[in-house]
Amino acid sequence: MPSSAFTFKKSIATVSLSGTLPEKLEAAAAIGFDGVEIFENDLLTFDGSPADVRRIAEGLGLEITIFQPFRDFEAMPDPIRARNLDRAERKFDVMQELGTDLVLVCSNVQPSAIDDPARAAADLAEMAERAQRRNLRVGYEALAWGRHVNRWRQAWNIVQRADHPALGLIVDSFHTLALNDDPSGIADLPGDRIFFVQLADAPTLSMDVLSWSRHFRNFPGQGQLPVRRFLDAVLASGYRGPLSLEIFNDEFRAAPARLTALDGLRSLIHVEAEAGFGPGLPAPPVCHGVEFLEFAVDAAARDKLSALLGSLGFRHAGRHRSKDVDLYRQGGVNLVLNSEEDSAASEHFQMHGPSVCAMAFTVDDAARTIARAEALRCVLWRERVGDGERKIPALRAPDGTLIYLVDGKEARRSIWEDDFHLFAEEPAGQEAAPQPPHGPPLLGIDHVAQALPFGRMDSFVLFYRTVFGFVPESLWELPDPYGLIRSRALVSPDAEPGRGVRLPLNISESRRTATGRFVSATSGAGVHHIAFATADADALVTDRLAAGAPFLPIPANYYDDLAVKHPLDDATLATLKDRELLYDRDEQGEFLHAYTDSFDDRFFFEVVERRGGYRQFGAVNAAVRMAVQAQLREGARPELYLD
Ligand SMILES: O=C(O)c1ccc(O)c(O)c1
Ligand SMILES: [Mg+2]
Repeated sequence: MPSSAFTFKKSIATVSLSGTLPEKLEAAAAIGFDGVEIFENDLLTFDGSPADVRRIAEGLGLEITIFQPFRDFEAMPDPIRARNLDRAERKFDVMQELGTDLVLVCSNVQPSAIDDPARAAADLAEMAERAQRRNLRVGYEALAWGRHVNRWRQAWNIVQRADHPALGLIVDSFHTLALNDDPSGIADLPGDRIFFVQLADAPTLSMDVLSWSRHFRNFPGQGQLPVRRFLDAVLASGYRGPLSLEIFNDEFRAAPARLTALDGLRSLIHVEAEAGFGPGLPAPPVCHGVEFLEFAVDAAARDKLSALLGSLGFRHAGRHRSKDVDLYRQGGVNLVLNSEEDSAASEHFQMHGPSVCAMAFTVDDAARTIARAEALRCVLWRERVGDGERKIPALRAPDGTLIYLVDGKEARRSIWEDDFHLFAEEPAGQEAAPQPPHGPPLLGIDHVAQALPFGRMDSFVLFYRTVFGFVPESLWELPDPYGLIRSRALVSPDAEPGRGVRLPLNISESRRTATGRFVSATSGAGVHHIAFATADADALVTDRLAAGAPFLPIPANYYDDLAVKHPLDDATLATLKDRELLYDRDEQGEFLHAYTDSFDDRFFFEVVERRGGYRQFGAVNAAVRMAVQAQLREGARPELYLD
């Protein structure tokens, strides 16, 4: 954890947050930002003077780091040039009332702008001269869609040519990285000539850069731009001014300001630590796997769920020493059914019905992980425990789901032995019912898929990426019969079949899709399906179908298509079709899987077999699954439409 004592001032542009200007300031301060960029529109629509804004900010302990933007200033033909200088003087008045000394001038986008760096430099030098008389400064930023200036080096050349101490460069990661421009040369600039640094990430999208910037920016770590490379270059220059988040994003405009602000600060703390500055962060955990999942149930749901688990080969393996909590086990998979009254689980049950209320990851060092989570402003959780019972440290995911951290250094098994009466493998005594065969043992939990409310994907990506060091995979679009689902998986870096943590996250704008219905019907986010890893899907599904496991029937059309899509021999194809197994393959390997119908229309299970180095999730088959589940749910079997 290399870190320098220097901690950057952390700032956020008001355009990044929802609400009125005072609400934005209040949220930024409450979460712990040092400063804000006042975006001009937020001031124009505020029913109070700039001096009022200054007083509100001061009262909240917030510095106004910059006033922005000042547009279309430089290199205009003559009558406009004079008017622009007058305009600058009026905005200097505003800045002095606001109590900020820096204004952001973004490169001119007007068709009438003159393509002449010398004119641009002369105009900016004149503006800087006027600013200096009032102890103000001017920063010049290249917009990626500027008419003549759209790269940082062009802006820097103009700043150099103007050669005025009150004029400096502003760099914004988005504009540089969106054009795929090389930021490395920023390292060679004198750091004190960079007046301000704005950070933004974005998902990779193919669209015009203006629309991309105005609607799809997000916080560093939420997108796919190499913000780290940009920041390393900036910091190598010696720049030590504020790091400021400037995010134009339709979802952020609608989200609660404090949630957005918290994500922003988490992102900046992470970015700063990665760059080797600030107090530093404890290393992310090595996640060995999902040790258990806990379901919130009442007595009726417990009985129904335990029957379903029985059909999947799970046995009742233990009972908690002091609570209404039961352990179900199959091979390496532990599922806990919690029907204890007056507990966090029962609260969860009241809100969401039968559902997963906690996940437990096995990590190399739980205490270090908790310290990292705390430094990243996560909410920690401490459950009351009985005498002699193990206290498992936990934190809350952004939706409130508990994530327990089981320390792999301590004997993992002992969390079960300390807290549970464990039953022998086969119940003793004549009255014991003969156990059904379990089929091949499950290797572990392969992945846990979650449905998230629309607009919350970025928040969860940031959480898992920064706290756990999970790697976000590319975005998938899955067609549900009733709308589109977007899916992005976060995977622990060393995940292998039967090991590691994989968390596909799904969102849907439609309320009628599997994801949309889950979120609206169960009041919020949650675990939507759980996939168990097996080394032999064929044997497992064959065995479990005999025990009545409710695997989904797959349309014959699917297998006709499979036969032409992949080079499968007839015997393999016949096996897949007979067991109704879904199939995918890529250059790395193969994937065989089967889904159950959903439990209470809430969540469902999957069994997956990974062969070779296949790392995906069979997303190509999700549409089939969703269509079959929808048909079962609606009772809309084709027979109804055929006479
Ligand atoms: O989209 C814009 O106009 C705009 C304005 C100011 C900025 O700093 C910026 O990065 C973009
Ligand atoms: Mg900017």
